[in-house]
Amino acid sequence: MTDTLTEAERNELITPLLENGWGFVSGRDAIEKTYTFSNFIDAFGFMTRAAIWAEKWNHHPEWSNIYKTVYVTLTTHDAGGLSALDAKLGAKLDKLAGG
Ligand SMILES: C[C@H](O)[C@H](O)[C@H]1CNC2=NC(N)=NC(=O)C2=N1
Repeated sequence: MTDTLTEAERNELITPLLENGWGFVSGRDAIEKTYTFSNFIDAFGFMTRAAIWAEKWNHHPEWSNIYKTVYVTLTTHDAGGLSALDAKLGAKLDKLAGG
């Protein structure tokens, strides 16, 4: 069973993401970020690369895509909130997006 992050772990693992454009989702223990790319192909290519990592780690984003924009929300459904997997995937998404 995946555990939700402690306060100390949030400071260590989530704060860097908050400093890189992520924000908390109101009413949920989750983080969100909007990525805007040059065009649809770049946006979808990002989603494709991210999907490979999500499947490898068995941890999947809640996301949607409109043209060149990708809206991402991360939370761990099995844990009912933010876990280390969300921090890990969030950092990976930033790297894949060139952030
Ligand atoms: C059985 C369970 O759905 C799987 O272990 C994985 C799939 N991907 C997942 N992704 C996310 N974000 N949270 C989960 O709890 C989760 N569980």
